[in-house]
Amino acid sequence: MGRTGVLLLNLGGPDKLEDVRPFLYNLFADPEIIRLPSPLLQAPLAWLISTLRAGKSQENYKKIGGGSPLRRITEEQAQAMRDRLKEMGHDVSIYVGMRYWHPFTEEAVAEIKRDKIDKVIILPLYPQFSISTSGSSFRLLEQLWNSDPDLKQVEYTVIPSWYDFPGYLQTMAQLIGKRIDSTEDPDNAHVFFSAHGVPVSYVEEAGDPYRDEMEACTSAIMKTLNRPNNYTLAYQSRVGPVEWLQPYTDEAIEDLAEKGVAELVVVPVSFVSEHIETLEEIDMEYREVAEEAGIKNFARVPAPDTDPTFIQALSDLVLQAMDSPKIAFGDTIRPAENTKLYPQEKWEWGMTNSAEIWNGRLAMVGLLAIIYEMLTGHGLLHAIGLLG
Ligand SMILES: C=CC1=C(C)c2cc3[nH]c(cc4nc(cc5[nH]c(cc1n2)c(C)c5CCC(=O)O)C(CCC(=O)O)=C4C)c(C)c3C=C
Ligand SMILES: [Fe+2]
Ligand SMILES: [Fe+2]
Repeated sequence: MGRTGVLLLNLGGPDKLEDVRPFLYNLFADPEIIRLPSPLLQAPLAWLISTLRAGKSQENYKKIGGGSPLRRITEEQAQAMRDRLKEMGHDVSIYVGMRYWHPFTEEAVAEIKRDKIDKVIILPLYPQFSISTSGSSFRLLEQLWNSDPDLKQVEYTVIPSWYDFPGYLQTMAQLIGKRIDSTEDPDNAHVFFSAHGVPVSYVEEAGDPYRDEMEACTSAIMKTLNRPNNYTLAYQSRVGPVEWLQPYTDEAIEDLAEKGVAELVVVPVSFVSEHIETLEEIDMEYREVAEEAGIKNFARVPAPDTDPTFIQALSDLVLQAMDSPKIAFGDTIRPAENTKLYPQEKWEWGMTNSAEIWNGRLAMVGLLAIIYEMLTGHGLLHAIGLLG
């Protein structure tokens, strides 16, 4: 009998303040996060945006203790699943692979090889699929599997998403129900789902099922909850100049306040751990928006973290996948316009200073070229069809 492993996928977050800039660089260097017409622009633009954004982002991480709790919580989830699966009679190894910070997906895969695992169940810790999250990790893994003869021997199957898995719906319903019971007027508390947004173009042009899965998920949670409360789904954490999924969380809160809603039960729904967008964005920024708009009670539902019902659900998902037909990376949703994932050098603090310097120079030259062309209306970028 061969050895089975479970690979948990997540985004990753900076452990300390000095990790913020390289973490942001790795994030923006991912073509699934920013889609550019040419791969040549990716690294310089990632350098530019991460450099411009690092200060503000660090301020936010300072407010939650100087780093992201994501690594700690994800490792606790892995440990809890290991224990639960063992109690259920399955001795499996569990690995954590983060997309943009330690422990990187590449590190997890190296451990899987070292431990001579024969079969891996790949479980993203995102209940709903998005090209920008699970999709990005699947494409990275596909690249690793295709380029390594040893890995090709390792069997795998992926769980693309699990937004409608009964154990997950039950976890959410229990957590929400408890919070509703803490309000003054439980039947009239408004259940407010705040999901992480994505640009509209992902859904409407690239075929990302994220919005559909999110709507189906919140509706199924409300059915499972089986209470008379009204609910709203809104999207938070917009970045950059393009249009993101609507309604935006801040505007939706203001609308509800205007309609006379007094108590909000706020549910983070796209992510299963506490992280900067729950601890800072919801608990601080949106709470202030709500108070200013006249909401009397802003009651936030905790993320599932290591809730026992939730750990049971994740363990059941793994067991179900073991007995189901294989799902390959290529069977999951791909962007319609087939962007290539190109080799992406991870930036680590103090490691690739030459990359930093070169990306910085390229960014400056690129920026000047773009400004020049916007002013004059012609030049190299127009000639090769990138602008105009
Ligand atoms: C399902 C969850 C998420 C989706 C979808 C998603 C898409 C997405 N994100 C960005 C840009 C940023 N995300 C950042 C942090 C961050 N994102 C998620 C989850 C989703 N992102 C999480 C859980 C976190 C926090 C990790 C942590 O440290 O705790 C950040 C950095 C933080 C900041 O500076 O605000 C950026 C930037 C884009 C552009 C995008 C879709 C295209
Ligand atoms: Fe994000
Ligand atoms: Fe944010």
